[in-house]
Amino acid sequence: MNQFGRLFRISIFGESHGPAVGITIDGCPAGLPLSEADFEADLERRKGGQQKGTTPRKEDDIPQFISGLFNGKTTGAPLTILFPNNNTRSSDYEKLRAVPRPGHADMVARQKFGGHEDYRGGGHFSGRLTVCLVAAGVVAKKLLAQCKVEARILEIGGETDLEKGLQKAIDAKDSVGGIVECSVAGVPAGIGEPFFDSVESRIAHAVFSIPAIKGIEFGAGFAAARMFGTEHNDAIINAEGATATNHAGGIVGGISNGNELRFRVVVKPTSSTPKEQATWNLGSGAVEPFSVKGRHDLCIALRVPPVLEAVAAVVLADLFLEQSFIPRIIS
Ligand SMILES: Cc1cc2nc3c(=O)[nH]c(=O)nc-3n(C[C@H](O)[C@H](O)[C@H](O)COP(=O)(O)O)c2cc1C
Ligand SMILES: C=C(O[C@@H]1CC(C(=O)O)=C[C@@H](OP(=O)(O)O)[C@H]1O)C(=O)O
Repeated sequence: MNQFGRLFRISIFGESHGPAVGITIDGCPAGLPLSEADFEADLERRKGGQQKGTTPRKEDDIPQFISGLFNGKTTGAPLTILFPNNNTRSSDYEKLRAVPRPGHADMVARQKFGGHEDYRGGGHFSGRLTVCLVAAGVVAKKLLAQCKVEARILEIGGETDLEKGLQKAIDAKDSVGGIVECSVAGVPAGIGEPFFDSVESRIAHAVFSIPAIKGIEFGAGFAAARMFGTEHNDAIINAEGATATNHAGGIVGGISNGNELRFRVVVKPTSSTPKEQATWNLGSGAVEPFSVKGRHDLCIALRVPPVLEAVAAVVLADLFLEQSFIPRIIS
């Protein structure tokens, strides 16, 4: 459903053009100091409308703390944070109602929810809800004080020169995808479980909740298929298990090995591209050309780094709590 996690359990709600989007974090330890200022940097990094290639829709994204915070500290009760939607332009979506956008969730939402779904701005499927993931990530990062979680864009439109990649989209009046890498330093050895709760499984589960993510690889990833075993193996060089290389991306047998966690994700090109495309028109009952008019990200990857960091932090906070690496009350 719309929940994720065991002990640090998040549940997201809201729609892109509804009154607000929000998140409830259940299981956050009591006594964690938290203020609006803690959220500013990451929320700012995720915001649209600040750099070329991102949606011109600007929202304040000021967190409203509804529950679970008292005298500047978490109480141990569910922490609910709201982000009002103040800059919707739903008229764009009235015209689109008859023409489900290929690559967006319009058609599957209709099939699953029988037309009752809020279709405005992609409704509950919208990337708008990633503001909530970022908020949860801020809380999780505070719990992971020993870790450094960092994500950066490696490629846009197949180019390591990011501006060149974005320009490709602008010139083609189309959208482009990208590759974003996340690393987490400071994760001790021993986190995760051998099979279903491997660190890879838990991270991948959370990562695929980010709209537009289509792939993930850990460490050497797909390149491992083209390496010899002796090339790929990370030679163990001391009694603590330190290794000379990190092709495993910090995870062996589903368990963290003390190295930096490292993974990369594929962000697809935005489905709502300005270029003309064709789709099934539900009104006329025929395939017809159409183009999306609206305020869309030309390249979603530009906005993904803080979201990727957030989901990584949420997963690790959950795993750290399972291992009792984080106390239930912070004094
Ligand atoms: C931060 C962020 C911003 C996004 N902005 C847009 C957008 O402006 N237009 C669009 O069509 N899709 C956008 N998306 C992607 C859609 O929400 C996503 O493609 C859609 O929900 C279908 O899900 P899927 O791509 O995971 O299959 C965005 C995603 C993220 C994470
Ligand atoms: C609002 C945000 O991103 C939105 C994500 C999105 C989508 O289809 O995912 C489509 C656009 O929404 P709208 O058409 O309503 O302007 C983006 O602006 C945000 O990230 O805060």
